[in-house]
Amino acid sequence: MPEPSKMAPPRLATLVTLGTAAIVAATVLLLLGLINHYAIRYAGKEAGLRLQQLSWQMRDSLDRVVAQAAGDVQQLSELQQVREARAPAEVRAALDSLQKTFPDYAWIGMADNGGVVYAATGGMLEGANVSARPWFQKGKAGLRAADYHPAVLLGKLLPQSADPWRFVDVAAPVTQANGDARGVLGVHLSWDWARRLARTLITPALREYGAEIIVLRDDGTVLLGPQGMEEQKLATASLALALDGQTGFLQEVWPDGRRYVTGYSRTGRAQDLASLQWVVLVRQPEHAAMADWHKLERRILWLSLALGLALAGTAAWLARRLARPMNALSELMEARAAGAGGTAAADVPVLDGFREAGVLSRAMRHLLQAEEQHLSALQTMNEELEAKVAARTAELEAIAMRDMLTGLPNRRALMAALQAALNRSRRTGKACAVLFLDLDGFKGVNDTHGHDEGDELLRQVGARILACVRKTDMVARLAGDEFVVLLELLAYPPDAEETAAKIMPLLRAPYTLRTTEVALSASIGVALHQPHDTETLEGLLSRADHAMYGAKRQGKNCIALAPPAQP
Ligand SMILES: Nc1nc2c(ncn2[C@@H]2O[C@H](COP(=O)(O)OP(=O)(O)OP(=O)(O)O)[C@@H](O)[C@H]2O)c(=O)[nH]1
Repeated sequence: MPEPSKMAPPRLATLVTLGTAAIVAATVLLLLGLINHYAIRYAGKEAGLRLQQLSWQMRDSLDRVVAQAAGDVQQLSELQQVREARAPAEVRAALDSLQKTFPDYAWIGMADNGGVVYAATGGMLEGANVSARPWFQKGKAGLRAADYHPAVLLGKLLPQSADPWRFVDVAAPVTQANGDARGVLGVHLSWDWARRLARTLITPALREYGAEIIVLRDDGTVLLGPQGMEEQKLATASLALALDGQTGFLQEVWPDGRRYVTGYSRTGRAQDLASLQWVVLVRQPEHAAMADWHKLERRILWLSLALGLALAGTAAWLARRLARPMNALSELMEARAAGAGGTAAADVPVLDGFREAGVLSRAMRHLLQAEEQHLSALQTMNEELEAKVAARTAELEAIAMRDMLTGLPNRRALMAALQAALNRSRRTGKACAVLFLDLDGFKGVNDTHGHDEGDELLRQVGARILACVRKTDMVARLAGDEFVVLLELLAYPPDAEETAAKIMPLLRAPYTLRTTEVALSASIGVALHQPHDTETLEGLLSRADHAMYGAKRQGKNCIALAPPAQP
């Protein structure tokens, strides 16, 4: 059954390259995961803190300016020339000099107790009744700040500007030396200063990244903010938190549907009536706030990829270099295993690239050398064994065909020769003959002189018969004291009987054995085979045998002729 086909295991270089690439990929993914988890969160927090910081700066600046205005109004209201207010020109001079120190004081004026403007910077609104204005109302009670509002009376008097005039007011009562109220001193602080502040805090870089400052009143009205947002109402989570007295930052969705990071804080103090309580929000689109970090993230990704490719490439190169000697060895071994031949121990290179390769190649060399020696020894042994087997086989075959005692061909050899003789007779048209010869009284020799002497006698009988036939004739020993002579190519058939007659006296001559001398005769049956006879070799042999028994019956020591073969 064929073996189920298995996928060849991958090469070392492939494994190292894939392994390194996988490790690098996993590292890059892990790195990006960590960046996302920590760095981006950190970046969000950083951006939030930055915006919160900005909202604090804006808050502090707003507070500082309102406080400064309050301080200025306080000082002004305590000036002698203001408290006594003997002439509007005197008061106006003091007001004008303060306005010069801070041009954002768009208007400074003093109204008498009835709310009629007594003196004002540039003489504006002097004589006008401002008793209904909130600053006047508040200022009567003490040092007060009045919230942002559009210009009502001054709008037309002040020079035209890009933005409509908006003010924040600070007012304080003016009291005469005797403690009587003299009126109210008020400052209209142009809202421009707040816009300038916002512009100063939002640097061009921050503006580019979409950072914006928004100042709101408690009811959510935007006092300062991007185009189109001012004086609109807004509701955000950051506003609610700031109104709750908290400060901080958060990521939230604004009414425009976009996500922003928003820093929030609140100006003023509830118990300080000379301060103003607003909410300061500083927002930045989330994607812009995180832009630098996303840029960094992409940079890390590309760098990691480049590093990964470089590492995988290096690993592949290194792995190929390390695996090269191993590949050379394994190819050699594969070629040898595939029976390509020609791979001898000497062909195995000694590799010195690195220690393990050297050890392996030397070990392989020794192994092949040992295997070669072993194979060579085995081959020699095999050849010797084959030679021995061949010799032994030849020897056995020759045993198989010879009589051990006399060295003459045995029955087997005779039968083979007889068949060949019959064939030859038919072919050549010449007769052949079988002389069947049995010693007379041989048993007596055995009995009298022993078996060894009997053997010796048999050997000498064989030799004597052999001596009186032609070289081409065959003398075989069948068994015991029976011998057969095969005569071939008889030109004259009676030659067979003559040969038998020639043998008879030779066999009768005394035999000198080892210990004694004996004499005996033989009885011979002669069977002639004519070329046209169809008898078998057994038939021929049997006729000779019967003839020999006939001679025995006739009294032994004689020759008997077998009748011709039956057709
Ligand atoms: N020494 C010796 N004796 C053998 C061998 N093979 C057979 N014999 C003996 O040869 C004798 C042959 O018997 P026979 O031919 O009946 O004896 P024989 O005395 O020759 O009788 P006739 O043929 O009737 O004269 C037997 O006693 C066998 O034991 C042999 O290899 N060596």
